[in-house]
Amino acid sequence: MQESWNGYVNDDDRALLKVIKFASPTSAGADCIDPDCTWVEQWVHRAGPRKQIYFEPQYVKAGIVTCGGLCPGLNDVIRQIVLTLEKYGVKNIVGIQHGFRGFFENHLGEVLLNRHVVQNINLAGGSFLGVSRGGANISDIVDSIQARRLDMLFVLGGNGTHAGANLIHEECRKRKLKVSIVGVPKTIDNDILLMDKTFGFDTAVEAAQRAINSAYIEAHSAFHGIGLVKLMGRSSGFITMHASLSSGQVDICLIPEVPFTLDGPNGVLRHLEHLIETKGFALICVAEGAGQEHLQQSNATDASGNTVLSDIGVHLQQKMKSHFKEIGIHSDVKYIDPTYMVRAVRANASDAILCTVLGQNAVHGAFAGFSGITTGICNTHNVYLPIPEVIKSTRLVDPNSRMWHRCLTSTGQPDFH
Ligand SMILES: Nc1ncnc2c1ncn2[C@@H]1O[C@H](COP(=O)(O)OP(=O)(O)OP(=O)(O)O)[C@@H](O)[C@H]1O
Ligand SMILES: O=P(O)(O)OC[C@H]1O[C@](O)(CO)[C@@H](O)[C@@H]1O
Ligand SMILES: [Mg+2]
Repeated sequence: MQESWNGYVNDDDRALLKVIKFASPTSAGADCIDPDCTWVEQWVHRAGPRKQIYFEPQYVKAGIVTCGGLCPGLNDVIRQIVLTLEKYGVKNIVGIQHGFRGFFENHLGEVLLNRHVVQNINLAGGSFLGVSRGGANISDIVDSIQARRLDMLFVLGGNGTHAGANLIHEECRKRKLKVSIVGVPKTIDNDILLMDKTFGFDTAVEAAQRAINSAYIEAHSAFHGIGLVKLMGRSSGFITMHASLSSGQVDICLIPEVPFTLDGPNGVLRHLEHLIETKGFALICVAEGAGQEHLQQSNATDASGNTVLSDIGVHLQQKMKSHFKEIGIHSDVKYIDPTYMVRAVRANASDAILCTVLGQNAVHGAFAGFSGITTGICNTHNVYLPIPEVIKSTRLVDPNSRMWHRCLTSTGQPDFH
């Protein structure tokens, strides 16, 4: 190799975690480490290939598993992990089917993966390996990792999956197994801490435009039309906020982080009356987790323990219809729920690039000897982060952030209090 080749990332390379020095905690969107907002430097490991690697590629067996819900780009990440592992010289690569369940549901065999098998999988949405919720018995999973003789496990999933991955990592350490557990954050909701964005998010925002545009056309063409679109986001309103900003046509954007009243002089319904009076139609975009306080809670959970939400879209639709009927003003409400149409699509161009970078860096991280880490973009730089740091809480839209204020400027909506 030529002498001037500088392709390796130095083990001591670091990226700065926070790049804005906020003068005051009251500055818009201030994200301070100390209460008085003094400048604290926090450095994180730079992602990428190391000169010294901690596994002998020809003896490595690597596994890949995709957990939780679907997200555009899963197949792109799987593909890049396989291509990169092969580039290192790894020959034994397997896919675990249907999330953590694949470790112990006996009929779910390992899928042998190589360059040829994964060549075209990025052309379709979904997960080539299948996904699932629930079934994370850590001790059984680690037994299975031992029985399969895995040296590396790449775990693609959201907050819940990463909590599981970290427990797997800790259990492996306890058993003194030299297994590298590396996460790749997969969450269409963009709700993982410390990262600029997660893969699939951009695609979801783009896919949501079709629904918003249809709702706009329906509302605009109807007499006193009201278009309503419900988008994903259990606790975080990022998709709804960005989709509303991107569309530019949305009059009311409702997210879980910002409570709102429906009735009364400052409520959503009064503002809708105003919109119908002044422009003749209205467009609302609501996140699935918004306004849950207005609904009866069921206490039901899914297989992973996530709360099953009540349907804010249906509730809003009914409230709007009955409100306009009560006040004797004609309205024509059109409700669109594009939930799975937004999620079950292939990654767009920018997400495909992000997935490529993340998949490659996950493999570099494992060969660098890391475990219990995940990989993402911080301030446009690619880094490795300890899993516990990114799952301390769910990343939420800050109602004091510039982005939420920009969204309010764009919609022109008042404070619904
Ligand atoms: N706290 C936890 N500890 C260990 N395992 C967990 C935990 N929470 C969830 N899991 C497991 O992780 C897997 C995925 O969890 P979950 O269904 O919550 O999806 P997720 O990774 O959060 O992704 P999504 O963004 O789609 O919700 C499931 O198999 C679940 O059992
Ligand atoms: O119906 P499923 O597959 O459980 O997934 C729905 C959930 O997945 C998420 O997209 C998170 O991945 C949530 O926004 C949504 O509530
Ligand atoms: Mg989750």
